[in-house]
Amino acid sequence: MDYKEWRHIFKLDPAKEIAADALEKVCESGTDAIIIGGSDGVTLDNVIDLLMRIRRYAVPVALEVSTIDSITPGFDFYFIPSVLNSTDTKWVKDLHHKATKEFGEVMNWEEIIPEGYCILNPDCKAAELTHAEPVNSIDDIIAYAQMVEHMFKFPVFYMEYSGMYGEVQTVAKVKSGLKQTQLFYGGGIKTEAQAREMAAHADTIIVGNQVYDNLNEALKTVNAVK
Ligand SMILES: CC(C)=CCC/C(C)=C/CC/C(C)=C/CC/C(C)=C/CC/C(C)=C/CC/C(C)=C/CC/C(C)=C/COP(=O)(O)OP(=O)(O)O
Ligand SMILES: O=P(O)(O)OC[C@@H](O)CO
Ligand SMILES: [Mg+2]
Repeated sequence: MDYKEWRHIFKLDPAKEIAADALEKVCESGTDAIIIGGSDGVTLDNVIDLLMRIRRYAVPVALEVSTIDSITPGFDFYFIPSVLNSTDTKWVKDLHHKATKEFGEVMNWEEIIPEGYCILNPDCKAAELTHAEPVNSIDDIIAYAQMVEHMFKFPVFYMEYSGMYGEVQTVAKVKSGLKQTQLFYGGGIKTEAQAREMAAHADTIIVGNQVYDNLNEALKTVNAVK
């Protein structure tokens, strides 16, 4: 149940439809966990609806918080992105301050996992939403990862290539500089071979869109960490 042991995660978008039989296959795929998250169209209703459907299965489920209004009890963990290459402090710490003020009394800090996010696909929706500035060199990414580990001391550094398959050598270099902080890799994984390639370096891989684009191929990505 400890997220530190998770090697493979499916990220489900509450704004997208998923049929009951497809959801069953995802939940019983052998993945370590499911994250509910997305960058637009996330509402309290669609988050609760998906959470309730997933809770019929034994798989752990976490919320990756993207709006304050969609925070609800009932998850095993809450992943809280802080977008380090955002040029707007709203996405780095302001919403976090507002949410902590609002939920402070009921927050169980053991369940709240800060993620140092580095958005590496400049064309993805999350980059547009958070006004992320392009990160042009490996040294810049490594510097963010080192800040997360040694200055912010967040437990997770997330290389977010959402929608685009990233640079495996870059992931390897970032990983080689991390000791405590867990490296999440997400973006563009469509095949078992790609999942295996990234899982050889990242501590945890996240598969999102392929669940909706080609479920059978998505399910095979679980084999990469077995
Ligand atoms: C009992 C109870 C209710 C307890 C709750 C305790 C709790 C969780 C309190 C909240 C604590 C807190 C500090 C919350 C932070 C609030 C917040 C809104 C922070 C901002 C987070 C943030 C930076 C969001 C930006 C968007 C982002 C980076 C989303 C990540 C997901 C992502 C990239 C998905 C991929 O996008 P997708 O939509 O799939 O894109 P495509 O369609 O192109 O595929
Ligand atoms: O949807 P994909 O491209 O698989 O990316 C997964 C995840 O990192 C998105 O937040
Ligand atoms: Mg998506």
